[in-house]
Amino acid sequence: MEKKHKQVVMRVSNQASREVDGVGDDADRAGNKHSTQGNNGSEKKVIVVFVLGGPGSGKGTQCANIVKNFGFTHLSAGDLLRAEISSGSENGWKGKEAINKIPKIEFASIVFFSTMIQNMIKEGKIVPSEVTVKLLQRAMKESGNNKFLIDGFPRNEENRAAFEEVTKIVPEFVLFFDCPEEEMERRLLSRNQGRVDDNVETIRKRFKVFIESSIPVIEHYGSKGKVHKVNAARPVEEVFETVKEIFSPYGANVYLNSFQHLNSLVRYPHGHYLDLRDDRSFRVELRMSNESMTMDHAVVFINPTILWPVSALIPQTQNISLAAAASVLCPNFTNRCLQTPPLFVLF
Ligand SMILES: Nc1ncnc2c1ncn2[C@@H]1O[C@H](COP(=O)(O)OP(=O)(O)O)[C@@H](O)[C@H]1O
Ligand SMILES: Nc1ccn([C@@H]2O[C@H](COP(=O)(O)OP(=O)(O)O)[C@@H](O)[C@H]2O)c(=O)n1
Repeated sequence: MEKKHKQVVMRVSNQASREVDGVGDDADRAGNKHSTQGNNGSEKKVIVVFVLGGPGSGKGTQCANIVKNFGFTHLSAGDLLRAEISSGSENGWKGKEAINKIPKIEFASIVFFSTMIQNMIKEGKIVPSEVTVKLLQRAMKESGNNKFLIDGFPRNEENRAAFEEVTKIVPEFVLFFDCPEEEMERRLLSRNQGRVDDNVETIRKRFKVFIESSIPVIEHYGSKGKVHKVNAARPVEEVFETVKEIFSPYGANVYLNSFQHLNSLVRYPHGHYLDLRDDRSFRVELRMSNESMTMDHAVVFINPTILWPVSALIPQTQNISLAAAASVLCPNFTNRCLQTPPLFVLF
């Protein structure tokens, strides 16, 4: 499977899945009728940000930074389509025994769809919305999160209308990475991810499709005052400085210098960072701000009476960031802590 970025591994608990399935009716700031429900009965608004820009403008790169800093789930339409191609071919080529287990019609449609998607990507064409919207909707449900960056979508008017029609979600805003073609072409030719479409011929076709089909979508949202245009022809860090300002109202992380501060935050929860489930449990993501740490994206259950294992794992000098999203399991650690039932849960 071709992957642009190391994906954040999501742990989807039954609880989390139920939350995203629980679509409510509260209209919100973005006009959405879509929300999720926490187990304390509070409605959680679903926030969708569409991330658009030409191929190679740096959408995926910046999304990875937004995820780390603001607790969004990154859904790349292109990555989901590529994953669908590989799962289709896995289903198709696991051998005769596996093939025989798949009903004929289903098997034919799996092979048909993955071949169709593959061919369209090779040609730089836009895959029918029916496929892409279904993949996005499924990934949103499975994530357990309520804040999404939808990268590379909607690519055309059909994508846009289908998404709004099926999900009833209106995006909070559109993040548009503006970059000259020469720069995008240079970046794509040195991306080196073995993608079938990162060759001069397909890149030019993708630029054409972007101008003809995607720019009108950006203009559509622009006319509603929903577009944040970012000059993407700058170094990654500089682009991210601008992006950070745009996202600051959406749950900037809290940086803590010691575990004591974490403790006080838990006692005095801030809406964005700590999600009060009942009087004994909280759900937050605990992440090291230092990317090189192996504890990055750990799911941690902490009992205040056994705080020492946590402080042993997290050097006091490290900054710790908290965001309202679930992530990877850290099994040894959780087993150890769960020997005593947790008073609250850092999740
Ligand atoms: N601001 C930047 N300056 C230089 N190179 C960048 C920048 N942003 C991303 N890149 C590189 O350009 C390539 C394309 O970036 P990527 O994030 O995959 O773009 P997109 O998702 O828009 O297609 C990658 O190899 C990435 O490392
Ligand atoms: N909404 C989308 C997004 C991607 N795609 C397909 O996936 C390809 C790669 O998209 P991508 O977003 O991963 O990559 P970039 O072209 O932005 O680098 C596109 O050229 C389309 O063929 C699509 O059909 N519909």
